[in-house]
Amino acid sequence: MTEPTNPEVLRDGLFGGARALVTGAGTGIGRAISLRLCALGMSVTGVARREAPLADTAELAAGLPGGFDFRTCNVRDTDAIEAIVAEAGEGGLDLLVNNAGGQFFAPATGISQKGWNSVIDLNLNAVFAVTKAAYPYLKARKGAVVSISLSGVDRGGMGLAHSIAARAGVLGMTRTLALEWAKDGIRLNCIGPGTVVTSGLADEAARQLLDNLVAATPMGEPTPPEDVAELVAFLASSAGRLMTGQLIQIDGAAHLGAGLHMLSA
Ligand SMILES: CCCCC/C=C/C(=O)SCCNC(=O)CCNC(=O)[C@H](O)C(C)(C)COP(=O)(O)OP(=O)(O)OC[C@H]1O[C@@H](n2cnc3c(N)ncnc32)[C@H](O)[C@@H]1OP(=O)(O)O
Ligand SMILES: NC(=O)C1=CN([C@@H]2O[C@H](COP(=O)(O)OP(=O)(O)OC[C@H]3O[C@@H](n4cnc5c(N)ncnc54)[C@H](OP(=O)(O)O)[C@@H]3O)[C@@H](O)[C@H]2O)C=CC1
Repeated sequence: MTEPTNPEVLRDGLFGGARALVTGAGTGIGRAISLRLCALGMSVTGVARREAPLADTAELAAGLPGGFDFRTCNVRDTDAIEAIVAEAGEGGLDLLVNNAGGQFFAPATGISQKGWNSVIDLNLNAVFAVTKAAYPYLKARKGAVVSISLSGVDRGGMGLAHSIAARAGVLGMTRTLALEWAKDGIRLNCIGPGTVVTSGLADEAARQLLDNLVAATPMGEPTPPEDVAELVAFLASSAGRLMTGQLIQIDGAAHLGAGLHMLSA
């Protein structure tokens, strides 16, 4: 198969009447997830720090069967994000997508304590705060949580000690809450994308690193954000009703091969 294929396989109207909260919905993967959920009929509340990208997502969502509204917030501000989760949750919550995240590439010896704490706060502590705040609302609707992680989270990654530690923490949290909240009908899973070409990555990584990441992927191609979005929707759907506590890597076998984990910036 040489041509890119359309990953959209789920049926129109799948999520009519359902509601989601997506963090990091202003750009990249979070925007793709939000737009796909809206296309499938979900009402989505998006969160990010900057208003302009969120407004662009809202414009792109206009006319889709679901709806997109947004709140600006730093997910590291626990009080603020808990208030937003409560506000969104009062209207009903079927799906939480923990997508906001990121890091800088540096060897462990180049990561200051403040830098470590920043990445742990963003990629682990905020995810716990949001997920815990969402619990009563998810319980009321037997909802689902999908947390966006990294390919190779279970094997390490050069220059990513802080981020891998945080995402491994989220994976452990996901597996534990999958057990604790199974009785409530809440399912939690992680998705590990490979290299996704987004503005976030382009800003951060040298072009050479991006090329190297793709070249180190056994299937030889990056992961389109739309593929991640379809997987999120699948996991939220009744087709995923017995899937919980899992890490699903959508990375062209990057996690199996010589791998992204050996590359440094
Ligand atoms: C293995 C699969 C492939 C992986 C591909 C992954 C791709 C992506 O995830 S793309 C995601 C999209 N975007 C990003 O990752 C960028 C997001 N990054 C950030 O938002 C920030 O870097 C941050 C949240 C991680 C830190 O933000 P903040 O707390 O505002 O940072 P400060 O500027 O206040 O700095 C705090 C602390 O961190 C040190 N630091 C920052 N950058 C670096 C760096 N490049 N190298 C070393 N240290 C860095 C900074 O110096 C501060 O520490 P002190 O110097 O001790 O004060
Ligand atoms: N791109 C890639 O190759 C891969 C990415 N990932 C992960 O996928 C997720 C999305 O990445 P990607 O789409 O590439 O990144 P982008 O940088 O394109 O998007 C990140 C989104 O999160 C928001 N965000 C970042 N920090 C915060 C914060 N503190 N509070 C609230 N919102 C925040 C950003 O908006 P704003 O700046 O306005 O706050 C933006 O909407 C991240 O967790 C990333 O690490 C995983 C594997 C590979």
